[in-house]
Amino acid sequence: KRHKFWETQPVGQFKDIGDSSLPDGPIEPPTPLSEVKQEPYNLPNSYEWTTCDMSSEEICIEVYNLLKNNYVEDDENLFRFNYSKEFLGWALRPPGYFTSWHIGVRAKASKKLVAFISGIPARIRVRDEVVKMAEINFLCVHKKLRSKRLAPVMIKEVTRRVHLENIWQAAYTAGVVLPTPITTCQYWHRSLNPKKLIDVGFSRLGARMTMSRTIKLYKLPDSPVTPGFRKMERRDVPAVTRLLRIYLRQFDVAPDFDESDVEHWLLPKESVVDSFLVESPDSHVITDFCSFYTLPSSILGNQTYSTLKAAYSYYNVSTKTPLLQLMNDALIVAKQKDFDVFNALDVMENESVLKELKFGPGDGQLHYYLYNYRIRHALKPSELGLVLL
Ligand SMILES: COc1cccc(CC(=N)NC(=O)c2cccnc2OC2CCNCC2)c1
Repeated sequence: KRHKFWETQPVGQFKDIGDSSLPDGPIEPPTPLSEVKQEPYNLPNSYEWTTCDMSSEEICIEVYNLLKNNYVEDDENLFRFNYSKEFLGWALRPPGYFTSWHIGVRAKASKKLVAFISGIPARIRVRDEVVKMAEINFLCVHKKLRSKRLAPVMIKEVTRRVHLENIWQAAYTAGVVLPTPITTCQYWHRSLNPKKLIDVGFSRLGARMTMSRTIKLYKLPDSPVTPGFRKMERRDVPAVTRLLRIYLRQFDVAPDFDESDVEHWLLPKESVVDSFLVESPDSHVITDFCSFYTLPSSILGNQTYSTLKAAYSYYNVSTKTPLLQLMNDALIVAKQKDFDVFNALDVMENESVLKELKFGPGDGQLHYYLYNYRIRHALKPSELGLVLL
């Protein structure tokens, strides 16, 4: 398949697969900052760049509405991600963020926001190297402007602005195959509200299954079963950071979280991210951790329901409580919080518990990519310890 744009970029090329003369690591060396293009790339005439200050409620609403109406849909175009404003403000402003990496495109005449792309700084370990990267996300072009080749120029512009901050690598995911995935994950879903999921066409009634039998199949206890299972609090940040850093060491690619990262990414935030831990009742040692983020989807064209309330598995660590029981408690609290479905990728150790927790395989795949960093041998999903929003 021709990838006109990606064949010009420093990414693993399909033609290089298996060429073990190429070393792992950066594909191109950094450019001296004085040689980085100082001015923005050219857009088609009637469009202009805009930097989106996500601390402005008004700008947040513009980005929210662009994504709500034009961002990723499932393969059958039944659902579209509907990230909340609060979620976007959180996702785009972690410690050390750059407003200049929150890039919009406006129509000059109407000043309407018609496209967006974002980057945030992240320290990602690849095997035994911690690399400063940009995590690229929320690339969105208005439905009416598709195939105007806006995406390549937006990707070049965010790359240019990342280079200006002396960062030369990036990480991103996509539902489509591009040169060249470092791994390809399956996604899985666990029904929490099976009746609604069937009514909206997310799930189908199993063969030889009645609705009441299906509701019973997915029923969960009213509260978590693990003694000492509780919501994470700010005072837990040091202990959770230690637990998570040790746990993530086993994966080939994983975030290098410090306490300020954990405080931002994992402290519970209403309708954005939920996190829980297990504190041993007698020793008060924190032995386990689980978390999920809130990403609703708009239900396109259903008379009864407009929104699918979905939880997405985030980071989980089990050192004492079996992962199966820990994740089941996560399902229980997600059901308590009225989520309709709990989604997970087969990354980290998830694959080992998904089937037993009654997850069903989704109908798509999520591919992970690194920019300007070669990993000759693709990873298995179980070797990946990175979850992007
Ligand atoms: C249910 O509503 C949907 C609305 C749009 C797309 C999809 C299918 C899909 N593409 N799902 C995922 O990418 C996915 C499935 C399980 C876990 N994380 C996921 O994606 C995350 C991570 C990448 N950025 C989007 C959210 C589903």
